[in-house]
Amino acid sequence: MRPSLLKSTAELLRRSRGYASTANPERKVAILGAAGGIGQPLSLLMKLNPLVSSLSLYDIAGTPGVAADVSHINSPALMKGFMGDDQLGEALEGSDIVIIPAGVPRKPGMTRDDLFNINAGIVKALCTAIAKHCPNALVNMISNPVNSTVPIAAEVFKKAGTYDEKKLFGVTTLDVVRAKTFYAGKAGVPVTEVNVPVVGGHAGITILPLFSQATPASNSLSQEDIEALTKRTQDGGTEVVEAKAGKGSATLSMAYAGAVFADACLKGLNGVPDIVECSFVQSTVTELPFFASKVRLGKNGVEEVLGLGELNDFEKKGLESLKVELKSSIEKGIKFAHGN
Ligand SMILES: NC(=O)c1ccc[n+]([C@@H]2O[C@H](COP(=O)([O-])OP(=O)(O)OC[C@H]3O[C@@H](n4cnc5c(N)ncnc54)[C@H](O)[C@@H]3O)[C@@H](O)[C@H]2O)c1
Ligand SMILES: O=C(O)C[C@H](O)C(=O)O
Repeated sequence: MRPSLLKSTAELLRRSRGYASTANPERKVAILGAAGGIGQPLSLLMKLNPLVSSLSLYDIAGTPGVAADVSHINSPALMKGFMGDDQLGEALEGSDIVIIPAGVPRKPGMTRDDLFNINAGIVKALCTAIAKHCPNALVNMISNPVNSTVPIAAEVFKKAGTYDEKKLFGVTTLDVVRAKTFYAGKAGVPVTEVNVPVVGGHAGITILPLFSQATPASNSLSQEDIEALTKRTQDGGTEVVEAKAGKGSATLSMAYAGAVFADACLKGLNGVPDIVECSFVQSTVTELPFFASKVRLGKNGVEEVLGLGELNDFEKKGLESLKVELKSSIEKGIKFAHGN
């Protein structure tokens, strides 16, 4: 093939995948908690994303080093590190997307809710700053417990008068990443071709993978296999926490999942059609005010919250069981936001 033809074919391919180099607007992404276990690899992955033109790394310490390190990579995104309260405003100013992996991770024996006392305050302070400095940004919440930190963020934004339910996301992509990997392994299908919706929330039984809707469908899996896959997906975080034996929770797979979700948000903002990911958002899919399900992403964030589709009896039972815990975690977040 002639070099000129090769070049235009490559450009066409890039465009068809939503990475057109010339047509895309400037996009600023800020990562809060960028020097942490998730923050560092996530910074690396966002620096590699061709849709990012400016990357702002914020943490209470260590960000200048991370920013200097990542800035040497050969990709267009301009990098800057910000450290401490005084620099938070500048870090956020003009952001299109703010990703929040700030806060403490679990140790063996802890639940995600055990992180509430520390992380709720961190998230509240960071969201107060977002409302002030970049009220129109999409906010991708990674900090646990997601089932409570997302409602906290919503209340902070409501109080500031900046809440837009289309722009607040609990990042549950890691549950989908795990469900895909576990399903592909068991069903013997290539993981790159697999899709599995995961609904509900992001803790224990509130994580509900819908393997009846997995594609490609598999008829080799027994009900026992499906129940084991469901349990493994629900306990995926704990599996990593125990394997790390006190050195934290998932960081690398979470950075991957966070980058996948942020990339989907960027494509949505840029007008790429049919971008659908699962996320924990304000919802009317059930009677709960927040719920994770498939969401179509667009130029303003959430374009459409998609329904659950048809559930089998096992999934229906799982859905009913998760509601009590999820409701209480949501209410805990709302109460905290009002009480402090
Ligand atoms: N949503 C998910 O699927 C998912 C997956 C994995 C981990 N997590 C959660 O992500 C969070 C971070 O995990 P980690 O392993 O990166 O932890 P970590 O301790 O390695 O890093 C957290 C970072 O947050 C920073 N930080 C603390 N207070 C801050 C503040 N006020 N402003 C800015 N930065 C602040 C710390 O300095 C640290 O660098 C935890 O709450 C963890 O439970 C969520
Ligand atoms: O399990 C954790 O505490 C971290 C995260 O929520 C995960 O699912 O890996």
